Amino acid sequence: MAPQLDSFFKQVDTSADAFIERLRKAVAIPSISAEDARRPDVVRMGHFLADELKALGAEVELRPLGKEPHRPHLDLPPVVLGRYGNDKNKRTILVYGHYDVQPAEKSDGWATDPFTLTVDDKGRMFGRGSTDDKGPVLGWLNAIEAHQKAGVDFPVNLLMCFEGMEEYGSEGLDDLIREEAKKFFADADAVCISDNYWLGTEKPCLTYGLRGCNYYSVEVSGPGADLHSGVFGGQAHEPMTDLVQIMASLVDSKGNINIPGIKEQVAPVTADEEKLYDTIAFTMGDLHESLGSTTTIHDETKPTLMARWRYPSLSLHGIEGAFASPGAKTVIPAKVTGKFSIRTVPDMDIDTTNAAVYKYVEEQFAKLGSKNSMKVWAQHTGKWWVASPKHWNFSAAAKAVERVWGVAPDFTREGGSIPVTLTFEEATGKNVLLLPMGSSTDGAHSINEKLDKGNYIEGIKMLGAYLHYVAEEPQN
Ligand SMILES: C[C@H](N)C(=O)N[C@@H](Cc1c[nH]cn1)C(=O)O
Ligand SMILES: [Zn+2]
Ligand SMILES: [Zn+2]
Repeated sequence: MAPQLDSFFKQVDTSADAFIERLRKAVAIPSISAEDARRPDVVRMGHFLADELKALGAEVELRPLGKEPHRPHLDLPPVVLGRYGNDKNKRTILVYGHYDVQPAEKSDGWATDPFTLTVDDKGRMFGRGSTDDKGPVLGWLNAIEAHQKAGVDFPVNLLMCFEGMEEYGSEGLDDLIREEAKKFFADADAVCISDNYWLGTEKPCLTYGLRGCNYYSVEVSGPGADLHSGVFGGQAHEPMTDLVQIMASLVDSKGNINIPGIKEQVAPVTADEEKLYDTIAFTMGDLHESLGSTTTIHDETKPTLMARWRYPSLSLHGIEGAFASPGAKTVIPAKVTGKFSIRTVPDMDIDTTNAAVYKYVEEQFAKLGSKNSMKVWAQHTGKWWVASPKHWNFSAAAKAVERVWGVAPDFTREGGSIPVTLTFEEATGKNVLLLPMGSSTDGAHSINEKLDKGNYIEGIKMLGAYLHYVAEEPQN
């Protein structure tokens, strides 16, 4: 094992520039799943990945998913299904990642063009999707290539499932996973997802839990068109006025959710569970660094981590149709749609949560006595996931982390959501591991998203080493 891994590691270092170039090409494709006009770019990104995989000798299929629900004028981007190796004497690992990205405009406040990978003198590689999730997805391809170039036998069979709609709720993928569980994914012995981040900047972690996400829209409309506020102000019920009152009623400034029936669903914290939080390497300084400020609700790490992993949160995201440009336009918007989401935790139920939200929003609107119309609906929902880290899949990953980073990883949960994690677990019946590459300061979903060169290159080594340890681990 040791000499083989050493040759592989050496090759990763030798190929580092080529691997960064591969990431540069991927970042240059603005594969934003949430924007209709970018859909061809999302598809182009799927083809880019498929071509790269084929060039490495993988069997690849671009699986169409049909039309997008609620936006039937759009085809869903294809899922890239790949297989590398088909040796019955080897274990098979199914890896999942996503090739779509969050929206990004230079005018949002980026220091550099979001779709031009820009490496600074500290080795920070800025670009949309660098850490979420193009860097980690390419990590698997790079690991294959480094094995080939180093002449090291690939230790497992690799099944790959890369989707283009994760940032928009993984539309269409659940059905495909269930359909393929006993077909394309049938050989999988375990699943690995690299699509989250370390808690800080120094210590790697292995993740065994995620929050779910229910994403809502509230639309308030009244006037037939946008109006002049001087001519119509004080005479018409204004949709924005109604909407901001509804939105403000959802959550307070301390993060408390005001909707009855939400916190009542949360499983009580056990004494054993409480102790887990005491040993995690995490400081308020880590949080301040990744937050870019000290504006935290809690002053201590334990309630902070619990707020991230263990309790639901409600975030207000934006208002479609509102005046949002610089300047001072005296407009009364005719129709505005507020967007908010609730991150859900055990034992919250999607339907119960939706019913509680709809009831509360309708009551708040009724209280306003407005003649406007209001609609509230869930755009997408996804359940929370908590798994057991006591499995050879996690042991192999822990060894890989120790080998590459020289430190044992923390076992953590995560506040974000990867909707299909639970689907993979349920449909395949196999253990799912989250093995992050990036760190807490990467700014996923934010401006100036980056992946540190060190995390990328050592991360490729970690993914490859994980596959070697997988091959050696005894059955549980
Ligand atoms: C953790 C992962 N990299 C991620 O960013 N997931 C998104 C997925 C999402 C989008 N809508 C609902 N879930 C997230 O957590 O926001
Ligand atoms: Zn992601
Ligand atoms: Zn994301």
